[in-house]
Amino acid sequence: MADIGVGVRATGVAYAFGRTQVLAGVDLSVPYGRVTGLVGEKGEGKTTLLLVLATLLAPDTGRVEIAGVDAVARPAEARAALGWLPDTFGVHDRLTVVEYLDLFGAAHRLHARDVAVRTGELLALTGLAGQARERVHALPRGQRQRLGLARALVHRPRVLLLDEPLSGLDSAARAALRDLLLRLAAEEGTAILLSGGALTEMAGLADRVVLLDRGRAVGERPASGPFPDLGPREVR
Ligand SMILES: Nc1ncnc2c1ncn2[C@@H]1O[C@H](COP(=O)(O)OP(=O)(O)OP(=O)(O)O)[C@@H](O)[C@H]1O
Repeated sequence: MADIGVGVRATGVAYAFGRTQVLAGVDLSVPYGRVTGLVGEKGEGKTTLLLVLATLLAPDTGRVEIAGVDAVARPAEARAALGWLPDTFGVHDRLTVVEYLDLFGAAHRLHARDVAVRTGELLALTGLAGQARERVHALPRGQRQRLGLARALVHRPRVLLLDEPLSGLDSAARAALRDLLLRLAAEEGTAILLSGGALTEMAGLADRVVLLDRGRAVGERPASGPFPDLGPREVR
């Protein structure tokens, strides 16, 4: 049965690239109004899991629900409810920030008059109003990440999936992005899942942290406590 209490519910998700079994039965839930962190060593499959949740890879087995929609059976419907920020994304060099967001508004089939309104809202939300006429390729990385986030939010998704959004940012840019994500969760009730290589990235941001280890999600816990079931294993 569809679960409408959580934005994302993955059950028994498995995925292999050829003979490499990357995900081996992942169970995970991402509640609304909360920031959930996904951590794990390099190559543990964080990106692969996010791609499956974002409907960009179909799992070999298992179930994914996005906002109560069976994302494997009805990916287009699931996509309408989710925003996705990949670890790297192309920008259209010659566009300005405002043109870039207008383009994605149109791509999401917003009505022409709503595109400008939504772009204005997103510029205000992400603190990019001052950069509206700047060319996208010239933005520093922190502003570019906020633009990527604005793009992911164009259609007001209830679920937000972000792949290592904090990596490569300086501390001021990290703080700005953290604040933005916390506000989205608290004020809009968005279910947010973000990956990061290090547990320390999640401090002060994620309410809950899920560790991906050997193809499974283990040790789901509040961000401030230890992973009790891991024994002596070190988590960065
Ligand atoms: N297209 C692909 N073809 C074959 N193997 C792949 C492919 N993409 C990823 N892999 C392998 O799958 C495993 C998981 O990769 P993934 O990128 O999901 O890990 P990750 O936890 O996100 O790592 P990182 O922290 O480096 O981003 C790795 O062993 C990787 O080499």
